Amino acid sequence: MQTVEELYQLILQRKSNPEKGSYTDYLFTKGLDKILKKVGEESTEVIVAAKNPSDDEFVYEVSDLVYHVLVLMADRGISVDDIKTELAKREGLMSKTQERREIDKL
Ligand SMILES: N=c1c2ncn([C@@H]3O[C@H](COP(=O)(O)OP(=O)(O)OP(=O)(O)O)[C@@H](O)[C@H]3O)c2ncn1[C@@H]1O[C@H](COP(=O)(O)O)[C@@H](O)[C@H]1O
Repeated sequence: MQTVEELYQLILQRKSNPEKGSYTDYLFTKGLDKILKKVGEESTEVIVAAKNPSDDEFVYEVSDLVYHVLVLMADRGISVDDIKTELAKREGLMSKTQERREIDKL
């Protein structure tokens, strides 16, 4: 099974070593506007799938979106670790917000 980080590393490999027939290579060759268009389309597909009862369809569309967002991150030079670091910062911030809400309730 491929983790998100492994997929990101594979995408980076495609960026540095273009491979014939690779869809990832096709996206990098087309450039940022094409990648952004795909992220937009896939986001819409996630929204549509979320309104339908099929979990399989929803999982499929979220996976498409995750892949295209990872390609966008690789294009911008942003790593999975950058996202983890940002999320870790929020952990502290969010618990402070929670604390404030609890105090406000008193
Ligand atoms: N996870 C994915 C993945 N998810 C979605 N897609 C591709 O995203 C495209 C989305 O489908 P669409 O119908 O919206 O787009 P399309 O009509 O094929 O293409 P466009 O002309 O719209 O760009 C499909 O071609 C899918 O194959 C992916 N392509 C690759 N990966 C991963 O990337 C790895 C490397 O793939 P290659 O770069 O192709 O070697 C693979 O092993 C996979 O793990």
